[in-house]
Amino acid sequence: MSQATILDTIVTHKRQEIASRRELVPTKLLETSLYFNSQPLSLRKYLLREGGSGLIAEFKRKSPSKGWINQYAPVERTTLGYMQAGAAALSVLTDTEFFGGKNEDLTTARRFNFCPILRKDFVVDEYQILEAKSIGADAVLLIAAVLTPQEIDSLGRLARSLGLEVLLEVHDGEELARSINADAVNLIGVNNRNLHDFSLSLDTSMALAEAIPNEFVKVSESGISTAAAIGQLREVGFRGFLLGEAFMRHARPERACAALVQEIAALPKIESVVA
Ligand SMILES: O=C(O)c1ccccc1NCC(=O)[C@H](O)[C@H](O)COP(=O)(O)O
Repeated sequence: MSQATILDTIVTHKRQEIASRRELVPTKLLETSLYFNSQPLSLRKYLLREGGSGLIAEFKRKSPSKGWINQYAPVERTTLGYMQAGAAALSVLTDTEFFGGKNEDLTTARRFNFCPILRKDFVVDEYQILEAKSIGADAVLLIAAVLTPQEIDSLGRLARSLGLEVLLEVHDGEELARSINADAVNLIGVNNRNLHDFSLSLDTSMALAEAIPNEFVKVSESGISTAAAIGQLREVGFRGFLLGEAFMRHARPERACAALVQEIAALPKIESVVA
């Protein structure tokens, strides 16, 4: 039997949270949101833009592996700064208990930005997909480690039916093989963080790159901090790079993002690899 990870703890808490949230804000109410009928932006397209950075810049106050990273960065200034710096897209953590985020962070980012926004949370229930749409997200994350293939299929199809794009996150080849589903997922992310000991290794992405079919946009997640690493990941086919801590550990995260975008611009040009 596989050992429990931090994800199991997060998901147990998440299920309780969803039950009380559903009572407070029923599905019918979510559907009355201004954002519910709006047309989302395509994360895929923004990541594949010619000459773009491919960066998904994350707003992340704290994490299970690092504790508080940046408790006081304002959402408006940081996310607007990320976008002005040249990030292709934003990721906003909406989990409160473990990451210090909230839904309002995403809605605030939505009001100030016109690039795609990934709602970063731990989705285990259809309610959260409807909620993501209602707060102004363009894409959602599904984590293979906590979902069955059937759950990925139904959650992903629901998200797609609402116009949201779906980033499926995997940690290894076994998760990838059992979860891959072109009807429910548009992008595949490889998380470089080992959830048993929180160690980080880009080798995880390097090892899985070839196994991900080219119809999916490939995203490398976690532990990335340099243009050199992004150059290597690009060479094996990654077109999206999700960075949180490397920016958020600075007092002005958006300035760290701007510096990295400049370095990425000096990397060799890339060809499209998406079918
Ligand atoms: O960041 C953590 O400690 C963490 C622990 C358990 C589950 C998820 C976790 N992080 C979520 C993420 O996927 C990252 O925030 C994202 O990939 C950015 O990572 P980084 O650039 O290393 O902050």
